[in-house]
Amino acid sequence: MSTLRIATRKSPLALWQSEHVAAALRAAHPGLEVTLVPMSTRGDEVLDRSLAAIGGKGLFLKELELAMQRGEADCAVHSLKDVPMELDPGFALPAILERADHADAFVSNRFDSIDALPQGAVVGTASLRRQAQLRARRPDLVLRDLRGNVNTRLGKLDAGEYDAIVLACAGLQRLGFDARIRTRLDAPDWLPAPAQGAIAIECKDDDAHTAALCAALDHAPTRTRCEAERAMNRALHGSCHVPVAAYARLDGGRLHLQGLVGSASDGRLVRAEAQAPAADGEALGAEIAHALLEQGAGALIALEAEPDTGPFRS
Ligand SMILES: NCc1[nH]cc(CCC(=O)O)c1CC(=O)O
Repeated sequence: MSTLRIATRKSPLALWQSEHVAAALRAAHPGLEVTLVPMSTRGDEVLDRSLAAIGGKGLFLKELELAMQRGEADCAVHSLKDVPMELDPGFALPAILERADHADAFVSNRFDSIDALPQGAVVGTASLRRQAQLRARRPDLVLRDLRGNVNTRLGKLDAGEYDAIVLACAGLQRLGFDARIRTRLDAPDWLPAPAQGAIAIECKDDDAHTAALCAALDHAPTRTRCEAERAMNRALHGSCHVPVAAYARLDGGRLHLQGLVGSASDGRLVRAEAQAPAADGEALGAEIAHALLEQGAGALIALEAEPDTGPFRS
């Protein structure tokens, strides 16, 4: 009987996602033994400096990739939105699981929605994408940094440090915090991070055995949507240091893609949307990126892309 070892981060959300993948793999392949290899990553350990300062989003992946290279794990489970647009050479994503809720959540103990917040209310989020959309809607809000895992962030809200915070619905739902979602912030007005809500499995690109086992969990419509969203982000030069949001949906055989680029500092937003046959998602992503650049997205990206501008996670 063969065993598949999954490298995972140790945060409660990462462990939930890895257990979810392990259960799905066991169900797809009766007799397959699946174990977790929990690991600490630099992105989890260094909480006092911005992620940009310590090396960026890829930090959460690197340690898991090294474990695969050392032969200590066969695959790794990630939130696809945290996976860089260009994978490290030698790695592949054999499965993207069916997407959960893609939307963001407005969470507050006192207010029902962004519009219900009083003048000058303090809102916590470390994501430039969320900050830009908040700023565009409510220039009066005071936006404060908020890092740490989902449980930590809720704890800081409850301690009174913020009037409200914005998180991903998927993370809250997975950890059993659905009841804390006061409003879903959703398309067409509010857009999520590219691939938000989707879980991906990564393995070495020469490991055909692991890839074949994982491929049983791949969800083609989710892959189509997320690849278009990621193609848009990649065409905007792939950086996660800028407030970029994208949302694709399938309608029959058509793929509809909306994208936006904003400024967390002054609330300017540019938006674009278009549709194409589902098979042309990459080209559609590039087309939306081009339309955003024509409206001045380049200047917004440059504005936010100062060295060490602080946190940028979404
Ligand atoms: N940035 C961290 C992160 N990465 C993935 C999720 C949520 C789960 C998902 O998008 O699949 C979260 C938490 C959040 O943004 O609130």
